[in-house]
Amino acid sequence: ELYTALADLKEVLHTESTLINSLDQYIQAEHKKLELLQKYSEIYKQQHTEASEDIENYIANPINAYILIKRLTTDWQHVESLMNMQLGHDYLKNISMYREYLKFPTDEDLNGAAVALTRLQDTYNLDTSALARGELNGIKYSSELSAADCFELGRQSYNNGDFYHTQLWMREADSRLNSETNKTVEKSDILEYLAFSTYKQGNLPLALDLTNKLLEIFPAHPRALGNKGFYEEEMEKLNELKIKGDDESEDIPINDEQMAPQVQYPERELYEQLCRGEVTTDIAITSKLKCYYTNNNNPFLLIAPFKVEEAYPNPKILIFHDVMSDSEIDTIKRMATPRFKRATVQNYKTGELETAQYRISKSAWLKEKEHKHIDDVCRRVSDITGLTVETAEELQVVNYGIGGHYEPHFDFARKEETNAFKSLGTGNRIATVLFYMSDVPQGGATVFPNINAAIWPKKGTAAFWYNLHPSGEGDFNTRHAACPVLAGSKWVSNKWIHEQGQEFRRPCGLEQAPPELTA
Ligand SMILES: O=C(O)CCC(=O)C(=O)O
Ligand SMILES: [Fe+2]
Repeated sequence: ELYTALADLKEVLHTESTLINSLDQYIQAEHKKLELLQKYSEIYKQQHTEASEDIENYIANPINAYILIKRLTTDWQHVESLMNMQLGHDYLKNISMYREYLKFPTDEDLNGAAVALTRLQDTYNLDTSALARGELNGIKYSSELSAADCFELGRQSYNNGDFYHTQLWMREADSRLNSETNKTVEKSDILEYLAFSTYKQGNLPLALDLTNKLLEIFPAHPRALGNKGFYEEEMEKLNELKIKGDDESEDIPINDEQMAPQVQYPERELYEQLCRGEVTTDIAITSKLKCYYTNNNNPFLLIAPFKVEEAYPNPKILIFHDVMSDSEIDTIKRMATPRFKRATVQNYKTGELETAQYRISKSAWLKEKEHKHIDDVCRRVSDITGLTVETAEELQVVNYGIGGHYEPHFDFARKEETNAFKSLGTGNRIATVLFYMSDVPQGGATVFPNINAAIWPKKGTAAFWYNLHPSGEGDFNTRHAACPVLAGSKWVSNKWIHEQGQEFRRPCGLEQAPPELTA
């Protein structure tokens, strides 16, 4: 699962350079072999021409007779064995050896990367052609996609049963193919996928039209012939219904090919708008927010107080600036990278940890005692929040890869999730401190869809909020999500603070408002 974190993709580049070397060496070896064969061929031609000039005399000479026979026996065997030499084998053997210790992406990675691209396309309303030109939101980042690259994206979508994106990418493949001089894919292959996905999306006449185009190229294409018959029958049925004057036939959905996939739930729409920055916190709310310095009544912090920015009033979300240094960040990244595992989520019923499409990132846990920098950071969490970190979870380090994201969720356990955090025995996650360990050039905001709030990552800052009301009840307005990363690599770390031990730091009760972090 290399696609889930950018840290792992670096190793894939190393694998690629090894492969390029092997390929070059193999090509050189093949060249040498062909040069040798070329030499043999020239010698043969020269001697043959000589013989042909005076055949009678040539073969009458016993030496010539001997040479001719030798040429076509031992010498020729040499030629044949050269022709038969499978140089590729040795190089392939080397490559399969590399597979044991170099990182190779799998088909699953390819599918994951394709799904991630289509997710970005949806979340950020990206135009398919612009994406194919290597542009993200108007900024050109990467090389262009060939018709074959687009075709592969369509094929991956097709295999996932996602016919909407199959159509988009097959169309793009077709339009790219038209301007390619060295064609990278067959038009008929594109048409086949395009026709079937168009049918699946409910546009029968267009599906038939595309199948007819395919038959113009390959009149005997067996699947196309079968499908044509099927589509025509279906069309006839539709027409009969229409003739009968059946009103319902008018409602048969013929989807516009550009129609977006069904919005699964309204929260999703809002989540995506927040990610795109189209929806922002109401000005009536933001105008009352302040920035200030605080030492949290901690005498040790008098000299270097924290810079605090209020991001939202209720639930109170605070942003602390410059609370993690570059060298601390380097240490944390370095220690986490070799331990990265695909991030898991807790199964709501069983309490078991499992991977899910809605959370795509790699994460690792670091203990305070492992390095002074980690200890310092955890102590700072206590200074920032005024809460004890004795009962907190270890520091969770997260790296998001291409399109990496975490859909809307709560950090705290709901009442029905009786198994969550049981083994820790320190109660629920009372508060979250989320450190941003990188800037993110595009995308990757942390958004709160219930309250229209968004926090944009800034290296060295940390966001802090209480997940629980003072009563211990979960605050449902803390529901939040990590938007897909559109460009760059996003690094964060979470420190989840638990209830136990906070009794005198944040007294519980039914009415009390959260203690203010005093200015
Ligand atoms: O990465 C982010 O912006 C948020 C991460 C998050 O919510 C989590 O890990 O629980
Ligand atoms: Fe979270």
